[in-house]
Amino acid sequence: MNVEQIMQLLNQKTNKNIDPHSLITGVTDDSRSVEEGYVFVAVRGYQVDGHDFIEEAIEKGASVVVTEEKVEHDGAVCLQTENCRKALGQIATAFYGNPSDDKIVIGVTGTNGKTTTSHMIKHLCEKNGYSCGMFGTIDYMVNDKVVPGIQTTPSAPLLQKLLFESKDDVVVMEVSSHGLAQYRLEGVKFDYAVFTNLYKDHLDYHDSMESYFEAKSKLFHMLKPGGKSVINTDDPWGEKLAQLLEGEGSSVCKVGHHLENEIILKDIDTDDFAACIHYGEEDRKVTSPLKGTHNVYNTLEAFAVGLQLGFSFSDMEKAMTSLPGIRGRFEIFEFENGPIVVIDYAHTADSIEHVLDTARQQGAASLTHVFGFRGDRDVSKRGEMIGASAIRADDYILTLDDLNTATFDEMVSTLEDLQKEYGDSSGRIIPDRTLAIEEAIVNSGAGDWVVITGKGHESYQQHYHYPVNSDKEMVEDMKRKLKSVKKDIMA
Ligand SMILES: CC(=O)N[C@H]1[C@@H](OP(=O)(O)OP(=O)(O)OC[C@H]2O[C@@H](n3ccc(=O)[nH]c3=O)[C@H](O)[C@@H]2O)O[C@H](CO)[C@@H](O)[C@@H]1O[C@H](C)C(=O)N[C@@H](C)C(=O)N[C@H](CCC(=O)O)C(=O)O
Ligand SMILES: Nc1ncnc2c1ncn2[C@@H]1O[C@H](COP(=O)(O)OP(=O)(O)OP(=O)(O)O)[C@@H](O)[C@H]1O
Repeated sequence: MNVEQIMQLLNQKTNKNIDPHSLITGVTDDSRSVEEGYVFVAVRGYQVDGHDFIEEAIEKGASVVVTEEKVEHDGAVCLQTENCRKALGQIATAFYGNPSDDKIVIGVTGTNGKTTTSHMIKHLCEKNGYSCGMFGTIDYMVNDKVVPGIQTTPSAPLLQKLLFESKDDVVVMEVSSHGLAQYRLEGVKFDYAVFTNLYKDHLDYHDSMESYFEAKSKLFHMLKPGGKSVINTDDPWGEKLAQLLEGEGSSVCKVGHHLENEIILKDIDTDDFAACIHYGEEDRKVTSPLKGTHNVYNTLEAFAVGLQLGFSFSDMEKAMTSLPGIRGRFEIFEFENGPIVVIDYAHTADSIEHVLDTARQQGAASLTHVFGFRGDRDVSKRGEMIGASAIRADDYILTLDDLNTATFDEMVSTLEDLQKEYGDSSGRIIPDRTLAIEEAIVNSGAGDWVVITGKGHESYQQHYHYPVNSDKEMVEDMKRKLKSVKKDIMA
């Protein structure tokens, strides 16, 4: 790519005496990663303004800077545009040669279920002979290798680079509302776009559910010609989205109870989490490889994508039986003569409801729930999360999650206030997460369940009483300890 092509892309001219054919070597919005010959795009952020780093970027060798305000500099070609985040996506897409054109690209969006559904789609693709990359919350997988990432949806330059490097037949990506709102997906064209559900979350970022919905719905307007949406119409926002898209003449595969749907969900058997569905001319049974009615929906949407790709029901049913568990998604640990412990990534009221209901459906005699809230993150959902827990669990322990910029004392006092306002007598506060988990497990016996939510697969951000790095390490440590105590008693 050369300077002239960038100017054409942004519809810009320059009077400067430059060589329009001089080659661009990279594109970034971060002055710290600029190298000789790069395009630096100045993004106005929530913390700082990228325009303040133009000088630094040029010193490091940027040959083009793209800005939202008029900038003159002898050291680089300065191009002005209306929206730098959008321009960043456009330039990155062109720099890497529109890589989404060369493969089957599947985007999965919604408040909950993106990671789970994406893993299921990847598994179905692989069992049907396709290689499949995946970008999401847990990690990015490209050509069967793990690439570390910090965001569910990578920045536009990284996303386009990963697509370019991927030799996979299919790439399935989780699409976050932040990613859509910030144009990280600008230039990506999707073959299939999947909608799971929309619940109260991220309202610290989006002003209202309507604007959260609008951000999510952008994905369904980024389809390739002939592309198709897969939508859960049992979710009211999903139903609204399907109506909107059909009104625009877009092709939609609807999944849910409505009788006109392509995949009609007739019933869910909560003993084995199997859906009785009607598809084509036939009734069929689709069993979720993961527990929970929410996972039945994830399974059905993954099947719906598989059907669009031409996979047969019987192949998919067989494939699902070998789905490996997904880290931190209803991950089960059984204690010998002790409780069943579940680690789950639930961090909204609805997902807490689903996870606790699933534990009950599995026959939990007594149910203890351990959870907390992230510092700085959406505070509007916290009361409902406590309410959901108080109704369903026999007892709940409020504890710390990531503090982010909140202090320990601030978060403890927040927990106290929340408990007073929304909690009941079955709840208490144990700030140290490892001590809270220990307390829940030692006070539970055979047949009881302990559900720990919020962190899922993630590592701890701060240190706790026990020197472990995650809920999983803590639970496994407890398993070892309780086993050795039992051995000592028996000796
Ligand atoms: C809240 C949010 O979305 N923040 C994103 C936003 O950050 P920001 O606006 O605060 O950026 P900033 O720090 O002010 O910097 C502004 C610009 O100056 C540049 N800069 C900054 C410093 C410097 O020395 N030089 C320089 O050039 C930065 O590279 C940036 O382009 O723009 C940045 C650059 O595009 C993103 O990296 C950053 O994502 C941060 C890491 C993040 O954590 N985002 C989360 C909330 C997020 O996106 N989460 C969703 C998943 C949500 C979910 O479903 O759970 C995700 O897709 O991961
Ligand atoms: N279809 C669903 N409906 C409601 N809750 C769900 C659904 N699928 C999963 N969950 C709950 O949400 C949690 C997160 O699931 P998953 O990671 O698949 O979603 P996600 O959309 O990727 O979440 P995030 O955006 O936070 O990474 C699960 O651990 C489970 O508690």
